[in-house]
Amino acid sequence: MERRKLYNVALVFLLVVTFLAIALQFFLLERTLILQPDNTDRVSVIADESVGGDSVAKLTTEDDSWLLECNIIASDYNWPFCELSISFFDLQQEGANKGVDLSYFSSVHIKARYLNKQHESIRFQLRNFSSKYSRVDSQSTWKYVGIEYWPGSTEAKKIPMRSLQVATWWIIEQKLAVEHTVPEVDNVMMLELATGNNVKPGKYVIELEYIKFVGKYFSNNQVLFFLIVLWAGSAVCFLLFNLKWSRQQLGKTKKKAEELRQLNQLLNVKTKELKDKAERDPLTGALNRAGIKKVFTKELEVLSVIFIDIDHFKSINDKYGHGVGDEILKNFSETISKNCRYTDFLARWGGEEFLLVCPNTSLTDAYDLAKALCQIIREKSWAKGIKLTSSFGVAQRGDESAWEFIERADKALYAAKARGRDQVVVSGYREGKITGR
Ligand SMILES: Nc1nc2c(ncn2[C@@H]2O[C@H](COP(=O)(O)OP(=O)(O)OP(=O)(O)O)[C@@H](O)[C@H]2O)c(=O)[nH]1
Repeated sequence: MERRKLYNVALVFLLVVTFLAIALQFFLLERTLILQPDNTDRVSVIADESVGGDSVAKLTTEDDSWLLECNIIASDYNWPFCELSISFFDLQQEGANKGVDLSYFSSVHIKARYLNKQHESIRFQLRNFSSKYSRVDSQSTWKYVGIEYWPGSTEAKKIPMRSLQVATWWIIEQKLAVEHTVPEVDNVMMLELATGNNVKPGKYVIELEYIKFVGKYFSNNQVLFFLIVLWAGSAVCFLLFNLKWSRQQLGKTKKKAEELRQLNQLLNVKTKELKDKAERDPLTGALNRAGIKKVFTKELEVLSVIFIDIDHFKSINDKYGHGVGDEILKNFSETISKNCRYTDFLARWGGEEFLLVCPNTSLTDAYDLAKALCQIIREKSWAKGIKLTSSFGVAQRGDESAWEFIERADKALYAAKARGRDQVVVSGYREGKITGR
């Protein structure tokens, strides 16, 4: 799939998941825990007689409700009460300190009322166990988290879980460390519904239909955490994917750059070859006229040239054929090149005529070089044992054009031919006048 399309699909997917998660969190995914006679067994009743008082209580079940009948009797015990309690723990089982986690619930709905009284309060409390401050064998160490409320109408009372408080008397009694005084309901061992704190002596009947805890499957923080992880994880995936893609692109670019570099190199070679072809004589490899031209454009204070022409070359061609003639021309060019300086330039001027251009060379030095070359050519044994001689015309550039200068050297060469060949003739030049040698 195309990269941009993939990003768009991923973005749409993330947005859909986000909206779905938020919608589910706020409008669906509610969970409840209902405690009522037909689904709750471990219900018991106690009164203050268990702690030295005289009050008595009785529990019956009628028309799907619990009826707590209570006779509060004044005694030496200061806090008389009757209480219905539902246990969530089982002391016989392993892990007797395991209750229920009610921290997921945001509210509790209690449908309870006094049948024979109007303005009496009810205490609702959860007993949370924590190994930090509780002991299994002492229920008085189980944290009291609750609220006292007035049932009022016959409707169920909705109590937000966050309004439950830890009983102050219990904190004082337990000498609880400050860090443990916050309400906790993550391990509730017991739930209690009892008469109010200031209940007066008399008979009370409390009808309890149900206690319903309502909450979300996931807390808002959990959903937020999930969304953060989802987006952050996607961002990391996106970055990694992008990094991999960039590396691939870089690899491709490098490969292309290398191909271009090689192509460029090839083109340079070809260009050089073409330039060489344009500027060099194909038979001897010496420069041609076009090739030697640029040497004359350089600003040189001292410049000399030597015209060289093989003597009676026609007769070699006639006698041995053009193939041998060509071979001798090649060999002749090589011999001149080998015996001059590497800074000198050799050009084939035409036929069997060569021009040796010597930068920074005085007329005397050029003359000496021409003499030496003349001797080398004469003494060398050429193909088929042929003996060669050659004629030289030497000139040093004066205040004149390149053409005039070359022509002077050419004339000197013809003078050498005219004087009997196999010799060097220098073209003298003084203040615009040509002087022979
Ligand atoms: N084999 C061969 N011969 C060439 C080439 N270019 C020119 N020649 C021959 O060189 C000869 C030059 O002859 P001429 O100009 O009469 O000069 P020459 O015989 O050397 O006599 P002088 O220069 O007067 O000593 C001609 O026969 C040309 O055909 C070449 O590339 N290959």
